[in-house]
Amino acid sequence: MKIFTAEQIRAWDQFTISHEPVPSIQLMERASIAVAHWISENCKYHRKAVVFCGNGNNGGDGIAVARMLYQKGFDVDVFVNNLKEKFSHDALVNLKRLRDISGISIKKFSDIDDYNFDDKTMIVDALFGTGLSRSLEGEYKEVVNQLNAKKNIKISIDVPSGLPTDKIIENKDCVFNADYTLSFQSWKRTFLHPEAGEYTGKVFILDIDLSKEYAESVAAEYNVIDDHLIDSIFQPRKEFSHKGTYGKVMMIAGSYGKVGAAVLATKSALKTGAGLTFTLAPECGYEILQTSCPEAMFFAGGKEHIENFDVDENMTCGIGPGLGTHPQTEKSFLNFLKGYNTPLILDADALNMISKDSKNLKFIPEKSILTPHPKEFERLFGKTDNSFDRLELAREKAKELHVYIVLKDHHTQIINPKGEVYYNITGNAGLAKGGSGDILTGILTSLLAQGYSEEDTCILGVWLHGKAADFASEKYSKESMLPTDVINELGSVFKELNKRTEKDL
Ligand SMILES: NC(=O)C1=CN([C@@H]2O[C@H](COP(=O)(O)OP(=O)(O)OC[C@H]3O[C@@H](n4cnc5c(N)ncnc54)[C@H](OP(=O)(O)O)[C@@H]3O)[C@@H](O)[C@H]2O)[C@H](O)CC1
Ligand SMILES: [K+]
Repeated sequence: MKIFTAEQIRAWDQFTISHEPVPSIQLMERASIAVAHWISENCKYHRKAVVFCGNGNNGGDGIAVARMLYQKGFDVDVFVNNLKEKFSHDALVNLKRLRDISGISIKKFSDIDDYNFDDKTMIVDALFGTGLSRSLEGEYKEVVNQLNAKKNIKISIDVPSGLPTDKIIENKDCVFNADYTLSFQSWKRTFLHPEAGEYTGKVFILDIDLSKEYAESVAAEYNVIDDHLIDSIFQPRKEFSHKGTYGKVMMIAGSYGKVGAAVLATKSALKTGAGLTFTLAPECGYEILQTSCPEAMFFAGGKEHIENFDVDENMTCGIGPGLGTHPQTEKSFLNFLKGYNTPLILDADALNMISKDSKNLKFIPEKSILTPHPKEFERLFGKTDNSFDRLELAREKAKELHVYIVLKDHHTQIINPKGEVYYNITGNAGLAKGGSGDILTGILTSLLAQGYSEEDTCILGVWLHGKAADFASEKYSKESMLPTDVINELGSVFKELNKRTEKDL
């Protein structure tokens, strides 16, 4: 799914209005029906809605939603800033319709203090949407701060008011703090960055049937990985195939005290479906690996740390989990890197060793996949002020080095050598534990070995990792789920993917 800027969204709106064609007021009605439907389907306990409306079209949506919720049996009140202020044309049409309904009272912001926000009341925010042009000030700032202080459930229409759509938030002290954001048609970039995460709550994207022609024809540099993209990438296993069909994985991982990382990476490579899996690890890991991963074959690369990277070019190598940065490991790894020309998966200590000298970057084979977390990224490429700047630096570096960068984050970003970005939306905070990255390395190495392109490997691999984590958190909770549970859920994800490829009779 493409991510459009606020400006492109406005153009998308206009394109739909003129090409469908549909009057703009009808499009507002469509958007509002989607919101009112979502609320009435999901809010069973909260039967009273208090809707805060601005003067633009976001406010217009809010006013229309108020009418619809009232018609669905909710108690509804509407707050506007100033009835004498200029409303957008469509907001005004909806305001007139609302005035015909005697059961809804229209109040002023200054009435908030006397209003009864009982525990059955939900607060609906329709102050500003994609038209926000500056930080909130004055009465708007005050009302947002007053509402944020309430314990009631809070729902934002399209965008939490005060949050920009496609640039980093500058003024954090006046943004509506939503529990749920019901956004129209596509993701907004800010929702996917950690700086804004605390304002959106859970995001639901509502389909309001904006023009498909526009969405297909307009280029976007930023995308969200959705089921449609995953289904176009995933290849079910062929019946007449053998282990040679699914490639050879070489996990290069582990050192004394960190053999567990090699186990996790190896297990996930196996569980992702590689034909043959080998692990190059120090001898101290021999019994551990042979016992915990009997399906994999062991190569000794040293005693307590790897000091011999002797690898065949027909293997797909994933390097880094638990490797350590012993000088002998480093020397041998950098020598190997200088002489190896096939794409690699590089993670953790492999990245840390490369980052010791920026000259090492040029030894990374083209089309390799680098999987840094923010700290590793900083060591490799330098410090940035925020996650937006970090992503732009990653785009520059991916283009310059001709590599794929998997920037691990709450919504991991995949950057291809053209600088295009794919945000992942599977996964959860249960992955914020040691070992989660080792699993991702195993998954990616396995997919690349099986013949997926580098780009498809990144997209499918990151999505799989997050989806398995979502299944694990449902079973065990975000707190208790372990990386091992994530590996064990890979099977359930593949079952679901296979089911989606079956043709119905
Ligand atoms: N395609 C869709 O997704 C649809 C979206 N709809 C809804 O429309 C809004 C966008 O509506 P728009 O009127 O463009 O913008 P807003 O309602 O967000 O706000 C615009 C007005 O607010 C003023 N403004 C902006 N920032 C501030 C501020 N900090 N303080 C005070 N006033 C502010 C702005 O004034 P300017 O001075 O900037 O000109 C405007 O007057 C979208 O989010 C959806 O909810 C459609 O209903 C359906 C299709
Ligand atoms: K809003």
